[in-house]
Amino acid sequence: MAEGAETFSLREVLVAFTACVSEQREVRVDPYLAGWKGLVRFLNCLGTIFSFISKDAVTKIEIIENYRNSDQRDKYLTVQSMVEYELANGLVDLQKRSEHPNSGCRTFLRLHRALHWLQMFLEGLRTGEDNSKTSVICSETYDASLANYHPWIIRKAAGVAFCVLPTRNTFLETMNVGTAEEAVAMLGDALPYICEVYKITEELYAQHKLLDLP
Ligand SMILES: CCCCCCCC/C=C\CCCCCCCC(=O)N[C@@H](COP(=O)(O)O)[C@H](O)/C=C/CCCCCCCCCCCCC
Repeated sequence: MAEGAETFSLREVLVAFTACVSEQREVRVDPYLAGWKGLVRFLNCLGTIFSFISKDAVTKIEIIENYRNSDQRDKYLTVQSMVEYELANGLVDLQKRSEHPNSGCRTFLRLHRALHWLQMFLEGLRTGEDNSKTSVICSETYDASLANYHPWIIRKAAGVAFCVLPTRNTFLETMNVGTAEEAVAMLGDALPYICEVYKITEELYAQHKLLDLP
């Protein structure tokens, strides 16, 4: 594990995702991005072999952060308000990437797909045997989710990177929440919130036919 692992806290990441859903069942953008930023910090601790993944995630986080820092920041408070605003103002490329290559809707969709992988990966970690291989959990869940949207070269590079992941228990112990068992318990508490964020976003995107944005 590279230097910096001590700055990662699984608790902080999970707390961010638990704060995402509002009382109106809307998905708040700021805690969603905070959750991803925490995950990227963790990814950076795993070594430079993961840099191409963290750079892409950071690029996408920054695109949405820029909307949150713009004059239109209020329109990007929740995923619901973002979708409504961008669609109503023709700010989303629906067929082909052209005038609005980095719309909030398109960019958020990429993170949303990655959240599906995360949800399955954390569940795999939570329910895995003590010394099962994180690399296997990671590649199986990646193949069942995100890989469907990635070209061959990215899938190959990701597969190579996964090989360096430590065993499940070592991985869990680097999350700075105590023993592997304590990390598992925390994952069990937090996963329903992550699933809820995923489900609400998936329904919203399906309702507006946005699940295949180019
Ligand atoms: C709670 C602690 C344990 C979990 C630790 C997980 C740490 C994961 C941190 C970040 C995950 C990165 C999310 C990557 C977002 C990828 C978005 C995407 O799909 N981008 C592609 C499409 O974008 P456009 O071209 O359409 O703009 C892009 O082509 C991708 C490029 C990079 C490769 C992405 C591979 C993703 C593999 C995800 C597994 C991460 C491995 C983590 C190991 C624990």
